[in-house]
Amino acid sequence: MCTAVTYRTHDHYFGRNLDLPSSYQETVTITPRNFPLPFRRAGLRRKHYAIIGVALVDRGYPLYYDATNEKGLSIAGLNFPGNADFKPEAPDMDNIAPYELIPWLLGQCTSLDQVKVLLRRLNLIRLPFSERLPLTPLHWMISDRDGSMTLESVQEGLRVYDNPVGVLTNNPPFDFQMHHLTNFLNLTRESPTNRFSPELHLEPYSLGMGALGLPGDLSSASRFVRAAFTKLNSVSGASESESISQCFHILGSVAQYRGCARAGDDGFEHTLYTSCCNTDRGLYYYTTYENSQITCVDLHRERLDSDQLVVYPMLKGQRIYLQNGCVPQR
Ligand SMILES: C[C@H](CCC(=O)NCCS(=O)(=O)O)[C@H]1CC[C@H]2[C@@H]3[C@H](O)C[C@@H]4C[C@H](O)CC[C@]4(C)[C@H]3C[C@H](O)[C@]12C
Repeated sequence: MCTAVTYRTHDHYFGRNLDLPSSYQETVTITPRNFPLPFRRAGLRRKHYAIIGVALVDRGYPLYYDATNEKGLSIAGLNFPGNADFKPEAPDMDNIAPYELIPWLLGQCTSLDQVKVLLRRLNLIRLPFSERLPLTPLHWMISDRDGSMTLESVQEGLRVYDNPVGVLTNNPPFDFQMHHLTNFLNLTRESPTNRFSPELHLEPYSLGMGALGLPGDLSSASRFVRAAFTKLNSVSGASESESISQCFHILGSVAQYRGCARAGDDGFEHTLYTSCCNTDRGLYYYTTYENSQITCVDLHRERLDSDQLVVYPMLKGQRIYLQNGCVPQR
């Protein structure tokens, strides 16, 4: 399970939870402008925008899970099993493998308008990265500072949706998720008043009762509703610290704790990392399952005209501030 969200205060933020039973050894990866990006059916791109995000680097190629470019355009890939359908190659189309989509769009677009133009010729093809890393079923949220869209390649073809909520989870398809919100249109951040019956004296006994009925389970349909409610009702100051705190809290409302959702024989789904990127300033913040301290990597501190990938291992061990010099026991 996974969730992606956008958040906006003074700056714009794009974040995600990566939920899996175990890691692929992903890293915070910067692809500078002159790193040659080969596309299997669309040639070699020698110059492109610089990109920061989380990727598995395999055979020298950045396999991004989510990323933002130096212009603030962002994309996250989320599981979409049973619905994602990638196609055979087609003439007169841009034939792009799913693992190439993030660098292909972020390398050349600055906004959703530019993405929309490229999507008219896009054909996501059934081409795996390697035998060890086969095709995986994904759909994507793509955002700039003014909006978001959802991209799904399904049996009927490529579906491009405006995403006015700025949230994406997993199954079912996005049009269902949007319609499903209608079931919750009575939820409110305010204290509810009695509409049950004028014949009864009913009063709220607790704050938060306006959101009674907000689904608390871990399914992707429920996480979509919960993340949407939390995000759309979010209040925070506009400073960097207040903004990223709120963005991490929104994602915290749909985080997965190890043990609550079994993933077959692989173990239990849990949030391996949570990220929140300030897309205006290229600051990629993250926490991991065991390290609740926020770590930040700054795109603009790297040599962006270089041709070498820059890779930072994610800091995974818990970091505790020892306020009075205490020594935690093992
Ligand atoms: C599984 C990940 C998404 C997490 C998620 O949505 N979980 C939900 C599970 S469920 O539906 O609710 O069951 C996705 C996001 C990005 C994906 C990775 C990226 O696409 C990059 C490469 C692409 C290669 O083809 C496969 C390995 C891979 C390294 C992918 C492995 C896996 O599919 C990742 C890590």
